[in-house]
Amino acid sequence: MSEPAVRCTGLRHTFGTTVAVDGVDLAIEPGEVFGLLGPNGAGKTTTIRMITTLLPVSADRISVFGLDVARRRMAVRRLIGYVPQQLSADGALTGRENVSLFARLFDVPRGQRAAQVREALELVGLESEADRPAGRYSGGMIRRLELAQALVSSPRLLILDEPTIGLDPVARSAVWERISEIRAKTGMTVLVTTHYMDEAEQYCDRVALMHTGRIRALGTPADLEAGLGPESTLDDVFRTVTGNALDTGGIRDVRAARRTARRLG
Ligand SMILES: Nc1ncnc2c1ncn2[C@@H]1O[C@H](COP(=O)(O)OP(=O)(O)OP(=O)(O)O)[C@@H](O)[C@H]1O
Repeated sequence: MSEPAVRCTGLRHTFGTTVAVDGVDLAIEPGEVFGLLGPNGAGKTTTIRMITTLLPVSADRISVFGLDVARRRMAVRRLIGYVPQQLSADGALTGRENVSLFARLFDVPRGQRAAQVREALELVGLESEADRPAGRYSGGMIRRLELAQALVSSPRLLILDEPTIGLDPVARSAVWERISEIRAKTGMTVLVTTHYMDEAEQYCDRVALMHTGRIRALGTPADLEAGLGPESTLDDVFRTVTGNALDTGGIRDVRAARRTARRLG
């Protein structure tokens, strides 16, 4: 059998006395769209920051396509494309220049750069807007530009932290449709965090429901819902396994969404 794209074993992380991640075990199969779901503060970002090598991790806790993240940091980084929650596009540069910058950062060979930049812009549907300054893009277009930045090095694993936060419903579905198309065209594995259960239900092959640093349920949305009973939604599953925890994200959710919305203009 092939190695999982990501395997976490007894993963844990503390910030002072706060236990952010508290014994996470999971395996993500190559080629799947895997959703890490939970309210603000559940531990999702901390988990992916460890997978992406941005936070320290002990040996034998995380592997990416069989490589141990603690021992093979640089090799793991070359396999990953990462779109963080904080926006990273430069409004003064055109879309194409923004993606070219990432191609240089990720050492895409000079002779292949122009073609890979064009291909990444095509994958996210921005080829006709590529030579306009990113500062004039809508919020949804900025998100798609950031996807192109992460795709330009042809990663095997694409990691997206709350890719649709702060976007309107039309822009949210446009971002998700691009993610589905990219997976279909490239066979890439996608790990995505979100607290929008309806989006995960529609677009993820499997989901892990996370709360207070732990995974409380894991499976396909359909299996998790069927386990609870007819007409159940992922929201219902989440409320059942956590005891109404979705409400705890409240004010921080709203603040985070507003902050992002302001940045997106
Ligand atoms: N740099 C930090 N210093 C101290 N505590 C932190 C830090 N980053 C996260 N935490 C705490 O760790 C816990 C998990 O946070 P984390 O950001 O991983 O959650 P999350 O599910 O990604 O939520 P969000 O969507 O708000 O980022 C929270 O209690 C949070 O306050």
